[in-house]
Amino acid sequence: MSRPKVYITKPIPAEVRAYLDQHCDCTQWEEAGVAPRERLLEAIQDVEGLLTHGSLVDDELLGHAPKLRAVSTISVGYNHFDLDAMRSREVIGLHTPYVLDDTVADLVLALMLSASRRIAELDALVKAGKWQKGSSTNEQEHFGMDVHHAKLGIIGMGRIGDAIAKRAVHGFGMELRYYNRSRRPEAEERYGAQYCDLEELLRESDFVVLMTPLTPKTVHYIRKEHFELMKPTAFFINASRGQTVDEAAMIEALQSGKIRGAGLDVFDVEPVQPDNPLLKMPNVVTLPHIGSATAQTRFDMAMLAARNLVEALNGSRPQHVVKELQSLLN
Ligand SMILES: NC(=O)C1=CN([C@@H]2O[C@H](COP(=O)(O)OP(=O)(O)OC[C@H]3O[C@@H](n4cnc5c(N)ncnc54)[C@H](OP(=O)(O)O)[C@@H]3O)[C@@H](O)[C@H]2O)C=CC1
Ligand SMILES: O=CC(=O)O
Repeated sequence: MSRPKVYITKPIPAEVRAYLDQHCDCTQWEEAGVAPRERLLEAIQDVEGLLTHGSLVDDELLGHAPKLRAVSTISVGYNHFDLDAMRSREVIGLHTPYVLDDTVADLVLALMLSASRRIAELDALVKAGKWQKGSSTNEQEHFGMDVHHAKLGIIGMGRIGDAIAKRAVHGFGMELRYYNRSRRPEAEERYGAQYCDLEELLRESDFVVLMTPLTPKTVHYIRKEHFELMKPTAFFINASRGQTVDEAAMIEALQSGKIRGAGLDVFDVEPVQPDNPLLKMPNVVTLPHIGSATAQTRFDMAMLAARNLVEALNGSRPQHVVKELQSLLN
């Protein structure tokens, strides 16, 4: 039987490549970063499978790959899939849920701690030689806000939200509210979490964590009116996608003191533009989209994405098809 042709859009670990080579005829973008669009479109004319990370899979791309049957992304988020285009051309989309939950949750707690205890800001102060005698013990200038026993609100209580809840409630004794479109009774039982509407969550929480996927319904999900509901002492944490927030409204809320600070792993434009006002704010912690970025977790994600692709191409029933395209398996 002929082996399916696969294109890999970015360098992957040698062990993952070796696994793919056992099952497929692979070609790979060998340079740093991700294959640029033009080169990608040229490379996929013959392929049945695509292993990717963030490359836009839209009608134009699918038109360049008439034999394509499956696209597997090395990420849990798949907002770069045009689901209608994939459905109409019967191309299966696969992603990597679960393997990154703990790693991303660790980072969210780090953002909460870093913003509220001013870790990045005060690290910069110490390194700049500005730590003056007596200031840390006698003055309020280095005071932060407690995370332990504070009120946490999670918007998007899914797989990663659950891992955040576990840390926050069992580790830090936080009081938890959450908002989803559907209730999660098991989370309510496990964490004593209270389901509430978005407005109540925003009004009551000391930390608001946004963890929804980016979908047509969640573009600018958190806007001006939402920041206006939040406490002036609250911290806003976003590790979902930059476009789930109206970034201009968030900047205004931070500048005007409507909220106290923010911890951000994601931005409207990535890499974030050097003139973005967020980069000048000492009360905002900024990270370069590193939620899942540990060596082990990125390896596990790449291996899972490779296995997903092989399953989809060899005719067995793949486990991690994105939910909107599962009907293609019937
Ligand atoms: N910063 C980083 O590096 C990373 C970012 N991410 C981002 O995190 C996202 C979440 O991942 P994961 O937890 O695995 O996903 P899940 O699908 O498990 O959870 C998402 C949750 O969001 C809720 N949700 C979806 N749409 C809405 C809506 N319109 N309003 C309110 N709630 C909504 C869902 O509940 P319901 O359907 O009931 O509303 C669900 O509970 C990813 O899609 C990705 O964008 C993920 C990994 C790393
Ligand atoms: O942002 C990362 C992801 O896995 O989604």
